[in-house]
Amino acid sequence: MHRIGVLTSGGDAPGMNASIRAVARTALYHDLEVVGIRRGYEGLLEGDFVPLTRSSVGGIILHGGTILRTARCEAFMRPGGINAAVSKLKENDIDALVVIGGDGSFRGAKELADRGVKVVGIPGTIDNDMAGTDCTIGFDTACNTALECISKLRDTASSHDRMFIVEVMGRHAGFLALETGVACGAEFILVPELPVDLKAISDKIHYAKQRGKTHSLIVLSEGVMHAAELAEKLKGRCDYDPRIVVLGHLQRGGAPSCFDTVLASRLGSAAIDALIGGRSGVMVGRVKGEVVESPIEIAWTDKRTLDPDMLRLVDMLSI
Ligand SMILES: Nc1ncnc2c1ncn2[C@@H]1O[C@H](COP(=O)(O)OP(=O)(O)O)[C@@H](O)[C@H]1O
Ligand SMILES: O=P(O)(O)OC[C@H]1O[C@](O)(COP(=O)(O)O)[C@@H](O)[C@@H]1O
Ligand SMILES: [Mg+2]
Repeated sequence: MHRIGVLTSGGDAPGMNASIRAVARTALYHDLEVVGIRRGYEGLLEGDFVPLTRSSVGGIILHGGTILRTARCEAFMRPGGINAAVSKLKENDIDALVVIGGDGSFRGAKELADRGVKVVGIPGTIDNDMAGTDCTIGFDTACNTALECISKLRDTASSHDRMFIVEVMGRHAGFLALETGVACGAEFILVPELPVDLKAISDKIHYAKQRGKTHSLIVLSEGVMHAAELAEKLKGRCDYDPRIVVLGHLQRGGAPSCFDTVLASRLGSAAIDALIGGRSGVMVGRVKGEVVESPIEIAWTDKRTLDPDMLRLVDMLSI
């Protein structure tokens, strides 16, 4: 093995650049050549490659986004596309590939591994919806970004005696909503994993008002419904005229937190260690503080569940 490719795929996540840097620098340290593949699987199919050197990954460690850019690639979802990607790697003498991305990107990586390509996955998504790691790269930063925004909303909510419904990302998973909801002291956190009980929400808001609480905050995961829809459903059921805020792609940007930068650096380096050690079809992750390797498919075959203690905490602390 002398030439390694690295790409970022799916939604960008803060920390991806730190991860690219760690992959490149660790590989270069071991005298391996590194090729950056732009725009994920799309760029792989098009041969959109750029050599990565010690200096070309300099100064990026604390930058949000991804210098390699990213994409969602329809063509790669079909066997023809995957086979074409295998040929492209061979034609360009790329002996192994590091895929930085979420569960979808890992499914693609597994397809390549099944066709004999040496592949290692690094979990990078703000959704934290992957097993094999306690935290995906970008999750911590996205939570902090959401928290910063919600803290501003709290000021105006309390000044105006208002209810705010804040919609956060997370696709089909409620991890982002639960973490930020607990951190901002939301009255309610609505996640796709649990049914929505409109009566319980309106009753709780009603009793809170009776006890003198003058504002209310609901953190809603996008996988449940749109904030506007929830606001419509709650109108007439409670004594507020709810205001809605959709945080959207704001949560994906910005400089990575210290936690994400360290995580990305450790996992980037571990991915190269795995390849040098002859392992393929694996993902690297951080479990209970330790860097571990697992079969890549664990990311979606094992189901992550929301921590019931966190859910209880929301109920208990928001009385
Ligand atoms: N089942 C699959 N087989 C092959 N490639 C896939 C598969 N699922 C996703 N991909 C590839 O990975 C890309 C990113 O996946 P996506 O789910 O959008 O983001 P993420 O990797 O962040 O979860 C897709 O656009 C597609 O190119
Ligand atoms: O940027 P897009 O294509 O609108 O995608 C939005 C989705 O991407 C995410 O931000 C990240 O998801 P992935 O990591 O799976 O790509 C989701 O939370 C959100 O639902
Ligand atoms: Mg995903």
